[in-house]
Amino acid sequence: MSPKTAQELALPVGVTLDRFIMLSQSAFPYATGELSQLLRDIALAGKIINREINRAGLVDIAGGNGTDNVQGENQQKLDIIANIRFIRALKNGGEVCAILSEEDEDIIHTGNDHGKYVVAMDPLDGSSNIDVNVSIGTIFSIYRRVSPIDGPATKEDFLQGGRKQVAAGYILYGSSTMLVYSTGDGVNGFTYDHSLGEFILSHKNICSPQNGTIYSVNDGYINDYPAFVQNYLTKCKEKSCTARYIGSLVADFHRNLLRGGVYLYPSTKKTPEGKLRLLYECYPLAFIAEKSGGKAIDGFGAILDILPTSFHQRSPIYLGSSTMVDEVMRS
Ligand SMILES: O=P(O)(O)OC[C@H]1O[C@](O)(COP(=O)(O)O)[C@@H](O)[C@@H]1O
Ligand SMILES: [Mg+2]
Ligand SMILES: [Mg+2]
Repeated sequence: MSPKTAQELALPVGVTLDRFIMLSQSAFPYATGELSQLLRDIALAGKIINREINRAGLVDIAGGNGTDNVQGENQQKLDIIANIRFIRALKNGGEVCAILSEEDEDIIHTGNDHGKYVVAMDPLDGSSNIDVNVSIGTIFSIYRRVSPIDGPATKEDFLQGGRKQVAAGYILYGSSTMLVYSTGDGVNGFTYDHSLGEFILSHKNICSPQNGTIYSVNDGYINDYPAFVQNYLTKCKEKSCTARYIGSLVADFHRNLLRGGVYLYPSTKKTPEGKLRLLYECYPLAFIAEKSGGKAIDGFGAILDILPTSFHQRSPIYLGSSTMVDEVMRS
C-alpha cells in the first residue's frame, strides 16, 4: 500500500507547521526525519529574519552595505543579515552539508559532512524594496546530496537540475508573514502568528487558477523585450488585463498564485540571458508553480527541464497560471 499523501491525511487548517511536518512525515514509513528538521530550521530562520525586517526602520540596518555580491549588485545590509541568519540556522540544524547563496560566490560548507541535504537560497528577494517597506521574501530549494556522505559536498550536488528538488518554497514578509512550500505532493501555506511565535496552516493544498487577468512585468523595459513578449503584452492591454508589478519576485508570484496571473522576466538587451537566477529563484518557484497546477517556462521549454551549468546562471522566466503561460509561448 503506497504511503498516504499529506493531502489524504486531511490535515486541518489551523494546525501548526510543526504538527503538519510531523504528520506529513508519518505518510512516509521510511522517512528518517532529517528533511522534517531541515524544514523546521528554515522556518526558524524565517522567524528571525522577519523580526529583523519588522524593525528595519528603527535601527541602523536599512540601506546599502557598501559591498557588491557575485552578480555585481549592491548588497543591502538586510541581504547580508538574512544571509548570515540563514546560514547559521542551517548550520546549527545539522541536516545541511552545504549551502549555495545569491550573496556568496562559492559553496558554503557547513561542517555537517554527515548532512544528507544541500540548500540553494535567495536569502532576501526584492532587495530594491527593503527600505521602502514593500513586501520582500526568501526563496529556498532543497536537494538530497549525490556526493558521498561524510565527505565535503561538491558542485554536482547543486547542479542536479530542477526536477531533482526534494522540496522548495519561499517566505513572504508582507502584511503578514507566510511560509509556502512543497515536498512534491501539493503546496501548502502557513501564516506566522506573532503572538504564538508559530507558523499556522492557513492555505491548504494551494491550486493555481488555470487562468487569470493579472500580468506582472517591468513595463519600463518593454522596448527591450523579445517580439513574442511585446505581442503578448499588447494582447493583455487589448483585453484590459490588470497590470500588477511589485518588483519583488516572491510577492508578485504569491499574488498570482492565489488570484491567477502570470509573471514575466524576459531577456533584455541589458540581460540577454535574463535577470533571475536559475538555481535559487527560477527552479524553486517553478517547482511550486508546477506542484500547484501552474507552469513555468523560459520561452522555449519548462524551467525545470533546463540542465544547469553554473551556480549563478540566469534564465528568462514566465510563470503562473497555465493558460496564460501557454499564451505567452504562443505569442
Ligand atoms: O527592478 P527590476 O529589473 O524590475 O527587477 C525586479 C526583480 O529583481 C529582483 O529584485 C531580483 O531579486 P533580488 O532582490 O533577490 O536580487 C526580483 O525580486 C524582482 O522581481
Ligand atoms: Mg531574488
Ligand atoms: Mg536576493
